[in-house]
Amino acid sequence: MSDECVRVAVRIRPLLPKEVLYHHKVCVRVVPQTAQVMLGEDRLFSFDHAFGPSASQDEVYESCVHRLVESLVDGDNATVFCYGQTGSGKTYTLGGPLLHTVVEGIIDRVAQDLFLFLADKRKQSDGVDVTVKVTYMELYREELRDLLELQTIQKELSIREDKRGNTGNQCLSTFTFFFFLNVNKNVENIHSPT
Ligand SMILES: Nc1ncnc2c1ncn2[C@@H]1O[C@H](COP(=O)(O)OP(=O)(O)OP(=O)(O)O)[C@@H](O)[C@H]1O
Repeated sequence: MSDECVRVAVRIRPLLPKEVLYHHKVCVRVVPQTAQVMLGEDRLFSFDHAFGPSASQDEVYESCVHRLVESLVDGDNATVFCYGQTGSGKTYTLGGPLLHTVVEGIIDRVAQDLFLFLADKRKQSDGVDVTVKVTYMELYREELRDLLELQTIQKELSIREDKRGNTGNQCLSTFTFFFFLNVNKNVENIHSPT
């Protein structure tokens, strides 16, 4: 894992069919073999990664996120943050079959890899208990929504910092996955939404 705390990637999405229909023009391109993008004719911007319109979900995930999941299992914290104007491709990049695209995005791949890495850890060390908790929250126009609690989606939530400096919200619904490794038996998996 590199020592840099923050890495920035840019992804240029292809024109949408309706944009092609209305003769929209592409004004930004990745400079080949670099992590730079050229805006117009002469404005060059550098990033840690630059992906053009033909980049696959897999390429984006493997270059930017895979190693973070690996280090997460080793005890590091990691955040993946998508930023961009409306329609730029944040949901597509993050999402999976339920969110827009048939090709899995970052969230699905993180979930898959996380459990694969945890299974490896369990094989390596006896007597490990692991709990994975998942919350899903949207922050939109200063309003927070619990996306796992559809009945009360508008419920007022707030983000707080606890005494130890951990930031979160205690009221969010949580999916919890428990794993038990018994030294003498095979691994048992219990999946229990709470
Ligand atoms: N890399 C891509 N390849 C093909 N289509 C893409 C790509 N990125 C985005 N799209 C398409 O572009 C459209 C807009 O993308 P998306 O909804 O992900 O944008 P967004 O940034 O999440 O927008 P908003 O902020 O409004 O929710 C969608 O139809 C999506 O399928």
